[in-house]
Amino acid sequence: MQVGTRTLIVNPVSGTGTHAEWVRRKARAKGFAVWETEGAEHGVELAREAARDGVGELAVCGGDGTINEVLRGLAAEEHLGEVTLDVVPAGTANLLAGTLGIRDTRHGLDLTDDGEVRSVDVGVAGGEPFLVSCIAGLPADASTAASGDLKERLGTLAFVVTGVQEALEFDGLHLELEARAGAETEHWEGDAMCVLVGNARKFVEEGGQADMEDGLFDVAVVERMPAGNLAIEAVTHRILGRGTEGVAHFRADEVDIVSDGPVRFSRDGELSEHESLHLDCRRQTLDVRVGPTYEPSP
Ligand SMILES: Nc1ncnc2c1ncn2[C@@H]1O[C@H](COP(=O)(O)OP(=O)(O)OP(=O)(O)O)[C@@H](O)[C@H]1O
Repeated sequence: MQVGTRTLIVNPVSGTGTHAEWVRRKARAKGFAVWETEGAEHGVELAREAARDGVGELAVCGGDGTINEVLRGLAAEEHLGEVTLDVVPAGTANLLAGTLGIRDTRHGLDLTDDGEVRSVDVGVAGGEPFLVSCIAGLPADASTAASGDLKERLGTLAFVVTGVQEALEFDGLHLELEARAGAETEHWEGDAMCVLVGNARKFVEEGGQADMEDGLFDVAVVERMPAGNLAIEAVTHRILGRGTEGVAHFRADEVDIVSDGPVRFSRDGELSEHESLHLDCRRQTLDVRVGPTYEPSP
């Protein structure tokens, strides 16, 4: 590998913010050019620059937010299919790294030399890419409010904790949803407490890791329910069973969501508002290095 084609983008303040110096040193020793983010959205700019330079291997050291910035930068330069992405986790929750079987910062750096390369699906929502999930409703709002400590213990679904009380106060979203898988189309319309579109995560059955190579999203819509309904309890404890009343579940390669007012979505933690949103799952679009415990079909 030529020096110069390997670049590492490091967020020095993600997670506990104690990794930067060590990572810089180790990565340089492995032949990486090391670039540091200086603030919000800088990861997008750095990734665009790396793409314009024709980067072949791009490592990202930070949390899911930093990875999402880099993903957006690569997508903006149409470079997603031209690069191998190395995830070097140094965030709070590190959801993507968990799915890819990458344990920690050191493990991520070690894998840059010999980790298996897999092609994974990239979700696109309103033209912007995501790898983990795109969610709206109660969890999207609450997960941004959850403390770092909660995120660490519970992952994205930190909304879990803010839980029942917030669910009771939440007015719900009036939604029309269309989920397509090949020639099949399913419709859902009603008042939802939340809509969860997972690429690397699934929200029903046991929850947890989803198949990231099947070209399909795992979609769950939780109906707005009267106060005290047990299903609120269920969703707040992320134990959505397949048969849970009030939960619609789809697998889809395309999803359209229309609402009668602006709805706030969280794409891998990145917030944006839409009255209508088109999502599609681009099958096996991005090459990433994975750890030995990665399971393609969990
Ligand atoms: N030099 C910097 N100074 C301040 N903020 C920065 C700097 N570089 C990047 N950021 C911001 O740091 C924030 C946190 O990044 P990130 O999401 O990667 O980590 P995290 O929140 O600790 O982890 P996770 O998303 O896995 O829970 C991002 O919003 C990013 O824009």
